[in-house]
Amino acid sequence: MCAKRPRTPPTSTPINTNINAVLFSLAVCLGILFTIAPYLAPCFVDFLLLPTTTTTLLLHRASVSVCSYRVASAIPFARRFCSNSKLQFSSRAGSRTMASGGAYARERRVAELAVQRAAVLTRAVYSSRVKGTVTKSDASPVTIADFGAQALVFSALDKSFPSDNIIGEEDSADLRENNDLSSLVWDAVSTALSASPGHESDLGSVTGQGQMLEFIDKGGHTDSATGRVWALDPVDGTKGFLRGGQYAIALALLVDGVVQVGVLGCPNLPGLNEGEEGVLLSAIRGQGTVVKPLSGDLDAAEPRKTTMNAITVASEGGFCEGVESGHSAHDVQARIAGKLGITKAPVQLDSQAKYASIALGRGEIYLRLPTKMTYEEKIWDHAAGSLVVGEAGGVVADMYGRPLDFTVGRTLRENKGVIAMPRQIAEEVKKAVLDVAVEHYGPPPPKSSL
Ligand SMILES: Nc1ncnc2c1ncn2[C@@H]1O[C@H](COP(=O)(O)O)[C@@H](O)[C@H]1OP(=O)(O)O
Ligand SMILES: [Mg+2]
Repeated sequence: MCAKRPRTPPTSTPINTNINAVLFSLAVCLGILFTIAPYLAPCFVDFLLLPTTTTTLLLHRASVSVCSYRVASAIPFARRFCSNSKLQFSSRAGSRTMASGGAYARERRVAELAVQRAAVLTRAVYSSRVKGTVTKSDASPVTIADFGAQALVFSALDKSFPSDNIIGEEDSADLRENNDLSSLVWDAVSTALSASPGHESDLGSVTGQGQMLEFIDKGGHTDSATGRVWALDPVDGTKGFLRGGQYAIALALLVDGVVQVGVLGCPNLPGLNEGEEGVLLSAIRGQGTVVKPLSGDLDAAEPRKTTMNAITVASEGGFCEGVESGHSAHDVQARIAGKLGITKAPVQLDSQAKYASIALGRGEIYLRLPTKMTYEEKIWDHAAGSLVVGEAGGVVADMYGRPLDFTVGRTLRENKGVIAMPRQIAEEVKKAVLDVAVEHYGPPPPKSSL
């Protein structure tokens, strides 16, 4: 697993940096002019009239110190001015990329392309008889598709954002012990690379089996709270993938523990047009959620804005839940649905395809109540999906109504359970869930003692 990596250098282009610098200087001058003007008057009086008297000396000193205070306060003024004008400055986490589409446009584009390329691989493995399934130490399955997709996405992150940190679900330990499996993964990676040429300047390539293993191991970062950190689930819902159900490729960028970009590729969800399969959803904080077909030229595809169904009472809606009864408590979810007056049968879907579905308005509520209180949800299972729903007009919280806390490492240990719903019914749903959760699991544990 990789060690902590250096802080991210600015990723903006030199042109943007220069424009920012000029505008910033202008704003500083403006700030100085407006804020010190009233204080210059005493200095003039002082100079013209009685330069030697004690009174004017005091006046003079006061003017000078007020002026220096005002000059200092002109800097934050300029920062605020520029940030209101959507200009970016280096933050604690390194600067955001500005492209024609706004902040994080480059991150979103690279993430979309990387997820699309990974989907070429997962689709090939999905329809192949050989999946190379092995069971991990936590008894969950992993396949050629999980390893291969992780290698492809990490090669893209390494190429485009080499200083960013990465948290990924998989590592290469099983492959290093099993050369046959490793060769199968390499076959899948090299086939996917030949099947999806182009964009090498953004996505890079994987030159051999050794480099593939190195890429797979780039996801061992543990600090989710500091700087720029990508979180990837290369095949979310591996059980669904193996069963022929839904799965998702989920990639998110966290900056100082806040999800800023989320991309979900869902190869098995119905597409946007008749007969099409697969959707690619992406969200940037503050900019909404958009959807494109998962296949085809992403740069040419017109992003379609998507919003959740804005129902005003929960009983008008339906809810979705996972297929696996070991991953969420179907009985508790049914109780909550009953309490909300929901009469529709639950829609069961594997993976973050549930977040995608409700963000597309193909359902309203997502309930994920724990089967055991000791389970800690993983950040790669929720980072991308929660932003995609949040930016489509939804609210995501835990079963006690607390916002998801992505700052505490590779898991969401400060949260229990996950719920998502349209903003309009958030309070109603949160209350019903809280009532049932307290009854069933007990009161919310205090923070940091979970
Ligand atoms: N006991 C559990 N409770 C909640 N989620 C779980 C549990 N065990 C595994 N998972 C995770 O559920 C996710 C799939 O969600 P869903 O059931 O909604 O499709 C997987 O990422 C899986 O993680 P993992 O990949 O580590 O097994
Ligand atoms: Mg997962």
